Amino acid sequence: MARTRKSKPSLVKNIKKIINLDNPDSYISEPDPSKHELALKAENVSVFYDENEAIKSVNLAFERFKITTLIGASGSGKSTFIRSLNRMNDGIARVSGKIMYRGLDLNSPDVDVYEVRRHIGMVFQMPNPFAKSIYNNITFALTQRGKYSKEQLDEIVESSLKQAALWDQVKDDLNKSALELSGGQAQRLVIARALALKPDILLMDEPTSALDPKSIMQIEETMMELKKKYTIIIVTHNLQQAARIGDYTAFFHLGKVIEYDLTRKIFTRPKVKLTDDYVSGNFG
Ligand SMILES: Nc1ncnc2c1ncn2[C@@H]1O[C@H](COP(=O)(O)OP(=O)(O)OP(=O)(O)O)[C@@H](O)[C@H]1O
Repeated sequence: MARTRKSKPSLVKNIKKIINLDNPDSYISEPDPSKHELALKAENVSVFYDENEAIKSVNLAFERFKITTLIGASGSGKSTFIRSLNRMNDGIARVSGKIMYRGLDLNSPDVDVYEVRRHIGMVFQMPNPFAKSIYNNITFALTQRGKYSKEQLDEIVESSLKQAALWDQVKDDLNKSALELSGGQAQRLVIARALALKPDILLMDEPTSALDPKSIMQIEETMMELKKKYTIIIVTHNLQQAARIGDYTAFFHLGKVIEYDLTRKIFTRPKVKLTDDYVSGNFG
């Protein structure tokens, strides 16, 4: 039987597609909102420190109950970007674009910044417990804004510490100063403090870079548990960590997102050469 020659043009087209994808300047594969629930979406976000545009029109959608890792060389803009997601750049930098959360633009000036940070908590690189007891570290923000009974506060302290996997170590020492905790314990306390406000999303800016290897592994295990209830966005310099815990990974370079995809794709078959160079350790 004579063969049709129909398949040829489409083959050529496919090869062209592959060639084009071989070395694109950028490649963004965001979760499809019709199939995956989004927790947060950055739309055309740019951040300026005076004239310096540190973040340039970034678009990223974050899937709910997943861990998204932000990677890139020093100075690529990861911290600047993550801080824009819960208005931590207010008074420091000018942020344009939209941060969409439950249909609301959190970057709008009339949004209550306290409420933003209650829904979107933040954990920093250096554990920063308050110079207060373990118990009061957790209840402090709550009691500033609302009225809670002792029983309610006790319950919140216990459940927050349990979620941060610190309860068993401190349950008999809740009145001890938080400043006496080890680095790893203090970072867990800070995580518990953020959880006490019942957030949806946890932003973490290099949360384990000041910790010893054992504490790093413990916090990673805790994060894998936490993602059952929270959406996590984390900046990390530790590529093994990004590969271990990330569901999605965004690679930043000079203020832009060069590639955004499933973490396993970023680390095994990135589409952009620059991403490949970075994850292969050729720069950064
Ligand atoms: N408070 C600030 N004032 C002025 N410029 C800043 C400020 N913070 C960051 N920048 C600038 O913004 C750019 C991005 O810095 P940023 O700290 O966001 O990068 P990064 O990827 O998080 O780096 P690192 O991994 O070293 O923390 C850099 O050029 C930096 O100098």
